[in-house]
Amino acid sequence: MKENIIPHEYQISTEDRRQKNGHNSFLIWFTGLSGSGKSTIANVVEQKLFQQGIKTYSLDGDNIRNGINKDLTFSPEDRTENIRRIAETANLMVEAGLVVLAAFVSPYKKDRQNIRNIVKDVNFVEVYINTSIEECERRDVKGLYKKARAGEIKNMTGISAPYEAPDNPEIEIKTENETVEAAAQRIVDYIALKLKL
Ligand SMILES: Nc1ncnc2c1ncn2[C@@H]1O[C@H](COP(=O)(O)OS(=O)(=O)O)[C@@H](OP(=O)(O)O)[C@H]1O
Ligand SMILES: Nc1ncnc2c1ncn2[C@@H]1O[C@H](COP(=O)(O)OP(=O)(O)O)[C@@H](O)[C@H]1O
Repeated sequence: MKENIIPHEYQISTEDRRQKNGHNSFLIWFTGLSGSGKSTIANVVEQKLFQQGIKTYSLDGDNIRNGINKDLTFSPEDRTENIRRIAETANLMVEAGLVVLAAFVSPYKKDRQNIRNIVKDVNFVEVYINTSIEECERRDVKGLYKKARAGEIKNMTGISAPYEAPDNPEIEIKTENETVEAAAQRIVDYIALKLKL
């Protein structure tokens, strides 16, 4: 806690908000290489939860790196700051009673551990979208791998910057062996108990 910053005590607690919504709130964090399938799977999970009447919100590169984090690059230091700000933002949303889905490359173990610390272990579900770099490069959804191979993009994760795979993610999806629908359903099934008050 910073000196001379005294936290305000809210009259309406996170618990009150969860009760009102009729479900728990927590963060589902998707990590994996660019093109691994994070956004595709997260979108289907959110649709399924939304249809069940769960209050959700998604954070992804487009609404973050073009907005609050538009000052950040892909250097290791900026990626760390990117993830820290997203984690703090997600934490506010979890406190507001939402199930938050976040899809970011988040290549560093220490940064993902920091998210766990910020939102607290019990509110954190780490989903590792495990797709080989060869497959991501074959998909090359945004043409970034081609540019990276041509030397037009520096620090491309998986090519010229590291990706540190999680050791013990709550869920691991191997997209080369599992369909989008099956993966999304497995995640929804996993969190069913967690949603209950
Ligand atoms: N150098 C480099 N390395 C990795 N990714 C790159 C890079 N440059 C641009 N992009 C595009 O930016 C998206 C990743 O942004 P993130 O905020 O998720 O990255 S990080 O968590 O801070 O590492 C990532 O989006 P996704 O494909 O959705 O993962 C890429 O499209
Ligand atoms: N089993 C699968 N799971 C997720 N995506 C898949 C799968 N099989 C093929 N894909 C394709 O891979 C691409 C993944 O892109 P995207 O979801 O944008 O990845 P990311 O958000 O990780 O960058 C999409 O074009 C998607 O249709």
